[in-house]
Amino acid sequence: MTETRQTETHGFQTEVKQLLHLMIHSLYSNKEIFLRELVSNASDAADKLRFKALSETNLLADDAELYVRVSADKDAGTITISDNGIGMTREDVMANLGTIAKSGTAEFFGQLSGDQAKDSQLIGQFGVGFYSAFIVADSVTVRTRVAGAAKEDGVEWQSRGEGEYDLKAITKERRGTDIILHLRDDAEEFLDESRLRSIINKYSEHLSIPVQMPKAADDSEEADKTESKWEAVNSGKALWTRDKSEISDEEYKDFYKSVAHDFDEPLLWSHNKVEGTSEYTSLLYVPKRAPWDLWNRDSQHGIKLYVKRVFIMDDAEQLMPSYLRFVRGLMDSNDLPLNVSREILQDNKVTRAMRNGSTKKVLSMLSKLAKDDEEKYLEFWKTFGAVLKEGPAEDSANGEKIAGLLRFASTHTDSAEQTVSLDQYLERKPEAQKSIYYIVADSYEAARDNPALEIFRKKGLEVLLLSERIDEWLMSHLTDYKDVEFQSVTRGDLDLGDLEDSADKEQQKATEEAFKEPLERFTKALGDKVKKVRVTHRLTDSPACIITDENDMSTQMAKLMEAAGQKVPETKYILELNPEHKLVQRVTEVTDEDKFGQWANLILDQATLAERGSLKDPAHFVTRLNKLMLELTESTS
Ligand SMILES: Nc1ncnc2c1ncn2[C@@H]1O[C@H](COP(=O)(O)OP(=O)(O)OP(=O)(O)O)[C@@H](O)[C@H]1O
Repeated sequence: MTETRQTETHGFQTEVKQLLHLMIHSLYSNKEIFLRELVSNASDAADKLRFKALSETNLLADDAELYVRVSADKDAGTITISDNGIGMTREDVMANLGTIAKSGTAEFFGQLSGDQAKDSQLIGQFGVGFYSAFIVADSVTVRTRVAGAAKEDGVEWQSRGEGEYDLKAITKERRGTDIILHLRDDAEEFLDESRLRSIINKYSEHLSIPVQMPKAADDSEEADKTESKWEAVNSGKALWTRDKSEISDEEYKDFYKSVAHDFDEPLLWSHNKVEGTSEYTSLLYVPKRAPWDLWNRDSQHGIKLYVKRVFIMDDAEQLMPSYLRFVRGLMDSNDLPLNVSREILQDNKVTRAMRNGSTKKVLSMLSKLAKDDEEKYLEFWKTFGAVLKEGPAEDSANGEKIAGLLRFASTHTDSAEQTVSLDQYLERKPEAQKSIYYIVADSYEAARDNPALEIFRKKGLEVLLLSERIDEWLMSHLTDYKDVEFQSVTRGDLDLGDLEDSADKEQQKATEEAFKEPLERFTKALGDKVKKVRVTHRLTDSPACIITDENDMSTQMAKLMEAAGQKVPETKYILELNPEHKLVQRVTEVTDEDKFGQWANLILDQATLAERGSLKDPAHFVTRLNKLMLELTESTS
């Protein structure tokens, strides 16, 4: 029947060639995934047609029972996966089966290390999709006809996966797509139908489209394949519509692997039927590993939207806030119209209710994990903590819940590992302590060694040590936790309140009084380089530190904005001096005002270096330092 016409040869996009090469060499121990990928594509194609046919009823024509069929031909050494779904036009075929259209593909290739084990994980996360056919096949033929097109408008794509593919127009009797795999010698195991059946069983049980295989032939050798009847391998009942108590952990895990295209099992999941003002079912998973493009702003949100069991769209970003973008799974609404579009979703009461409900669900699932299994929670935190930190800014309504999930490095544990929760902090803090103390710096070491921490260490007060890029942003949106305020140790006045006894306070007053004159000299020498010079209450071992005034922009925030190319108003710091420190005492003994000025500037620059990690005019600092060092060596020689 097939009428062949002229064949054209096209080259694959370079990335496709790379991906094919990598896949064949890295995924040979995980061969069976090709079937999961191709059956899931076929089922998606059927889902898409079902959706489109809602508005274009003639699309289904006389072929309304949607199916996916898988069969093997031992003699020919082929497996065929067919569907009567939406099909592809010639343009679709060229775009989908000749290029990789995912955003961030270049970054993905940049991450590959050449280590096969690691790379195979990455490829798994990237999503191998259609190209996985080449793990088992040395030649693949795709025959397709888009729904609604005439029989003569079919397309055949054929490739050996070696850099090019052939394209030709064909006549195809049935709508949809056939994928014919010519198996490699080392993949012949898949010609065994019982093997195929068990793999399909594992991955397609949840699909709402029936996946069919030829009925086992009866004993008569003559059983004619063309006459064979088909039978469904799966129940065709979508997993999430079943009762929780009937679904095994294994089924949940297998379902996850196929919706999330992940090789790994999920870390945890939650399956809920919500009834009441809005009715929907959600099945949400937290993966174990981060997707390769977690940090890509355009990366897909992993929530599929169904309406009354009909698949509507992938990547329904309205259903999950961005700080939970690592969550995978689906939501099935009973209230939305079947013809719902992304625009409708955007400002919709039903969507909002689903989003609020699912957000709460994910947060409480994480809180429960944190309570029940700390080790597993910390594993989650290591992978996704930095994303969750976007939460308080994006979702202030759930701010306290999110804050309860945060984990920090702290002076208490003295380790860069982020393991301390705010609840643990509050439990440990003395009654008289009125704030949660924290510091944000460029690195864990810079935070840990910042001189502003000295008094806290001396008094045994815990300080949270933050050093990720997002942290300043996070802290600017966290004002308090369980009614205890956050207080940066490098910002504003330090008032330890009841943590200081009256003797401490008197002593401070006396020191301030005695240091009045030197303070004035410092203030004069530094002029408008500083906002103010004052006696410190925070230092015990260092001579000086700089502090940001309460209402000024913090150093880290200024750096963040500078890095983003924004103009940042110049911040003047408050210089705090430690009159107990030998260096400060010696400098105040210098009577020559010019020399005193040199020293005062050096102390300011040093303190600025410790806090900011850089100076506006480093050359000037070096000249001054050299000059003073020279004088010192001259006086000692
Ligand atoms: N059986 C099919 N029928 C119709 N279109 C298909 C079929 N198989 C693949 N396609 C089209 O080819 C595209 C690419 O498929 P591929 O499996 O490589 O990626 P994907 O399914 O988009 O992504 P992923 O598999 O990572 O989720 C699909 O998005 C779909 O548009």
